[in-house]
Amino acid sequence: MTPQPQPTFGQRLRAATQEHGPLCAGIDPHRALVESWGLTYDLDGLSAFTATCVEAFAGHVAVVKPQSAFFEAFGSRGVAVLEGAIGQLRAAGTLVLLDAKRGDIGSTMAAYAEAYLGGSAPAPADALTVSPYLGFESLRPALDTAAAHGRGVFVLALTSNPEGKDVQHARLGALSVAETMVLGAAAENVQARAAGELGSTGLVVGATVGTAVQELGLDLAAVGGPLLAPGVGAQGGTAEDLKRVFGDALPNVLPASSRDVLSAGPDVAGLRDRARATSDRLATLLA
Ligand SMILES: O=c1ccn([C@@H]2O[C@H](COP(=O)(O)O)[C@@H](O)[C@H]2O)c(=O)[nH]1
Repeated sequence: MTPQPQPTFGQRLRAATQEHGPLCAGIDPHRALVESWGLTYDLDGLSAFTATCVEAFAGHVAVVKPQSAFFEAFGSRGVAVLEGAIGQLRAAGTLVLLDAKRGDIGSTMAAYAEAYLGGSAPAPADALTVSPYLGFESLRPALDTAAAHGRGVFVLALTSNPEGKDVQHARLGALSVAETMVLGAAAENVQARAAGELGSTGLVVGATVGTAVQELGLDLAAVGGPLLAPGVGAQGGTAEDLKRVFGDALPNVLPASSRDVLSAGPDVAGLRDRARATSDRLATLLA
């Protein structure tokens, strides 16, 4: 029997959002959130918080995005909690996008690529956020390793924080830094686009960036990959903002929300209901 090619991340993401709606639910165990759930801000509290999120989201949302920083804050035992959650979510068929924003010179980037996206990664996620500020091509090991293993990367392009524009709006000759990322991601997705599929190289464009996409003349629809839109909820971004920011690229948008959804815990059913309601509301408005 001829072996079937493994599905790409873009294909798996498209299928997941068609089944569960567009929401990417974040797991960000902020101290204030953990304590508001009646837990102690220590390893036990981190474990309980994460277990509740996994129970609420696994099999119920398209994508879960754990924020690595909150687990790294507890050292190797915190990272073990993160690895356990990644394994449980993926075993339930839920896509995991690890938000670790890795980026370094090529040879070190190769080590990051192996650590998070490679065949022998200890707890490989389905996709990883990466930082391109050492140059788009410095990401090559991550782009190639992800592609080889049916995984994805999300490249920071226009981040949701107000300071991001100092770097991202700057021009390199005729191009803004953000446009360099748009063109770089689009080039990675050429084959998928030709096949009429979603590519596996995505961008991060915050829901809070206002009119930046239009001012910089970015053609986000041409990226042909998923567009992670953090900033929905706690940072003030709304579904209406998504419409304004993304225009005709809306079908590829993956809106991300962490604190706004997590504030519905610690009850598993309450948390799941908030995630579902958020996803349903976004699906209606993005349609
Ligand atoms: O531009 C960016 C890139 C990543 N993030 C991350 O998303 C979540 C947002 O959490 P909320 O609680 O929904 O504000 C967090 O992990 C950020 O590191 C972002 O906000 N903006």
